[in-house]
Amino acid sequence: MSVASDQMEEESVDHKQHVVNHNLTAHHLKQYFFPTEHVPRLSASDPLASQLIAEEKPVVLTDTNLCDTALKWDLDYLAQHMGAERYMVFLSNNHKFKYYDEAKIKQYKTNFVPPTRRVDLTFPEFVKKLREWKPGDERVYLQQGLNNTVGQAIVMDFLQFNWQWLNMQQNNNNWGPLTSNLLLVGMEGNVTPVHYDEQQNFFSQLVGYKRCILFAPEHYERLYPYPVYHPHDRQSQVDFDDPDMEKFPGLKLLQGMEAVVGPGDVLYIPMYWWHQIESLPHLGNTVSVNFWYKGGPTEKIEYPLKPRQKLAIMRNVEKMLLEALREPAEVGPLLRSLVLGRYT
Ligand SMILES: CCC[C@@H](CC(=O)O)C(=O)C(=O)O
Ligand SMILES: [Zn+2]
Repeated sequence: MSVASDQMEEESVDHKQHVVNHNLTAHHLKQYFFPTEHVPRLSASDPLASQLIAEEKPVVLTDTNLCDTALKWDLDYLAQHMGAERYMVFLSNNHKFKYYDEAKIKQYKTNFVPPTRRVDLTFPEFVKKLREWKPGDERVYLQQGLNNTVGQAIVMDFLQFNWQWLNMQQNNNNWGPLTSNLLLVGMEGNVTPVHYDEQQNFFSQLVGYKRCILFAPEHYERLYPYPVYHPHDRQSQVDFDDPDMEKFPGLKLLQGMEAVVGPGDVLYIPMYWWHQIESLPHLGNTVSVNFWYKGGPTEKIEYPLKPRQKLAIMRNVEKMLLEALREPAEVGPLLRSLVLGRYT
């Protein structure tokens, strides 16, 4: 290799090393229109880490050893051991993979054009598509719940996750049951746009690097979620790459937190917290596994209510009104009549 390309090689390694030092300096990461602070990176044994989880605040845990047996889950290993089953793969004409609820498309009268399409591929087919990708092709993102169709080696790796630590977290924080583990295998540059989930999430990064941007539930009024009955329920209507400040004036007040997670990191994404997750460009494909838990039962309701409890109330009001009115187009006008000149 010539000196120049050696130099390039050196720089690119430095560049990668520099970015992956979880250094969020702006010139490495796309600058958005909102300020962010760092999500704390702590040892799982740090009392502050336990406190943040108990307070439902985000934290990156650097030493849980949660999925050490899966740090080797690169494309070749997964292609070899994920069995011959077909897995859910989303295709997108751009870098965004915005989630939509297929079940809600039917009842949603207006014509809804899904932003991605779903195909079922064997893992080797997925890897081939990913490796043969060239600009202009559809991007791919495998998002598949880990179930008993995976190969024996994957089961063995899975069984050796740090379940003792997980079960302790689940019990200490009075969470509900573990509902699923989603295996996420993405191309560098893929983005899951900002949304919230109604579950607690330990997000385990195995291969490659993801930028995770989070906003507390109280930023609800600044992120303008779709109506609950919309297929994009729980997603923000705002396009972070082209924010419409006139239509969504609350964006000017938005402020978030962010972290770059790498192999071995576990990010706690509290239930109802907004998050956007990006596979960093130029740093290779990414593999993550998430651990979604139902929220725990609310023993005693304490006042003032938490923002996430008010979010749950707002969701219930929308559902109830739709149930009563039957017609989605009547929900807005009724709420306007209820509020304008009376509660404002
Ligand atoms: C379908 C779930 C995707 C994931 C984000 C990502 O890694 O792209 C996420 O949003 C979550 O784990 O909650
Ligand atoms: Zn999510």
